[in-house]
Amino acid sequence: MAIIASNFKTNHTRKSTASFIKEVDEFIVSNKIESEVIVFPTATSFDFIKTQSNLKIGAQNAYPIENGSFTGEIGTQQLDEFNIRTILIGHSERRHILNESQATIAKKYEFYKALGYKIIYCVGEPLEVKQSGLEKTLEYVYSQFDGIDINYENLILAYEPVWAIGTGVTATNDDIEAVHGAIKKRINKPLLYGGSVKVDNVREICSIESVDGALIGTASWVADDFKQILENTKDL
Ligand SMILES: O=C(CO)COP(=O)(O)O
Repeated sequence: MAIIASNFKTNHTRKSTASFIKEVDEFIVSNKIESEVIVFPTATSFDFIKTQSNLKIGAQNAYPIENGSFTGEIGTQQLDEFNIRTILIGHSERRHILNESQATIAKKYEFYKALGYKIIYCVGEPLEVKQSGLEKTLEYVYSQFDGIDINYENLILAYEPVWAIGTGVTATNDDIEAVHGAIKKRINKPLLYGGSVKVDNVREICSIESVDGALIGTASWVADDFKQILENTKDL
């Protein structure tokens, strides 16, 4: 069964998130979707939403703390209120736009690992690294595992090449196979692909042997499109 995750990033309001989740939840039940479905809304949209399906809500980010003085951050006290036990760590936008270092990311990982959270851990290379070839790409990607316990039982990996995120440029199947195949040889964990996954290519991408699902941004923000994505991958 595929793992299909939607990363809302900085999109949707509490109200539109609630209606998205309700609609998708009902669709999963009525269409007997058995995939693992995770939605990462903004933290301001967390709410007491009861789902009937296996749809889970995750946090796009949180600080490695229960509570305290960390202006602008949330900790486990805020996640616990909504029973959120799933977190994205290492997303490229946090690495490259918000300047999170590998050391910071590793600290966050250790903290949430110790609490047993399901961690979707993201890696991926920028364009200039990709242009210097597969060997350099893998070297770069492996360096993003510094300080990360790859044997953690509740770990899902996501390979998201930076140049493919939000650009409309999806990695080719060959690119995906090369990187996924290499990562899979080293790390025996579910591995999602992310980067301009769309309604029309999600099935093909998720059919690649070393791809266990998709982490989707832009194409997942409209409920009808996300439902179509779930439909297109339901038997994988
Ligand atoms: O970053 C992503 C998911 O986490 C991918 O975003 P896009 O699907 O918009 O390229």
